[in-house]
Amino acid sequence: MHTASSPAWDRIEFEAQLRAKGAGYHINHPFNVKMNNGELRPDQIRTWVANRFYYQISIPRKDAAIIANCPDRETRRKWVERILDHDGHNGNAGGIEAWARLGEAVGIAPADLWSLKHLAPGVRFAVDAYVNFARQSSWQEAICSSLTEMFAPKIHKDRLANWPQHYPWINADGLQYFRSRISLAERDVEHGLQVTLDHFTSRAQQDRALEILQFKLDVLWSMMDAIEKANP
Ligand SMILES: O=C(O)c1cc(C(=O)O)c2c(n1)C(=O)C(=O)c1cc(C(=O)O)[nH]c1-2
Repeated sequence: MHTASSPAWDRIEFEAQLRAKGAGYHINHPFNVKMNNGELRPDQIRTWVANRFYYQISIPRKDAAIIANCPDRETRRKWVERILDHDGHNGNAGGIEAWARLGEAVGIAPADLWSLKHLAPGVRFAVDAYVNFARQSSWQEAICSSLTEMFAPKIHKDRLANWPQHYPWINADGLQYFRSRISLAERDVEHGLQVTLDHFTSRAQQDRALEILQFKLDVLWSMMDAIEKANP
């Protein structure tokens, strides 16, 4: 244990501490490991896709809450791109539509997906906790909570590499969402990390940033728990 007067980490060490939290990412959740190993039934894949849809449609509301709390025009100008990425703009259908196409590729009718009839209560609670955190926290803390995206490119790449062989019944066109997110996540993380490294400078603040990242890891982990339990 350290004391309140422990010296601050420099930026390189602080970033390394943030990245080390990747050990608790939902990529290591037993349900995700099964998904990645081709061990899920089609109806279990559908349960995951239908439930994760609630995360997808909530992310722009989370990002709008960050913008609402942010007095810095430069940050807002960059952050608004995230909303457009998911909601679509200028002929780009956006991430939510791409997820709906994944839904169709796994056999979920669009009306069923959009109705949220398959949404498990634990997933709703976890996602709502993330949106509420962004509403109630400073914009820097909310931005810090988005940094699980540091670990997302790997999880998307795993799906692209493994699903075609494990789940040949899923039309490969449905995987476009995962493909599109890799470069977007890398861009998002670059900005989110800059804000976090700039804002959390004392050791006490850096410890707080690690706690915030753990909260977000817990959101994603709880979603997996609830999805697994919804359709064992
Ligand atoms: O498929 C995944 O495992 C996964 C995880 C995460 C994440 O780590 O929060 C995001 C995404 N995907 C994603 O597609 C996405 O657009 C996204 C936005 C955010 C965020 O916190 O702002 N996380 C994530």
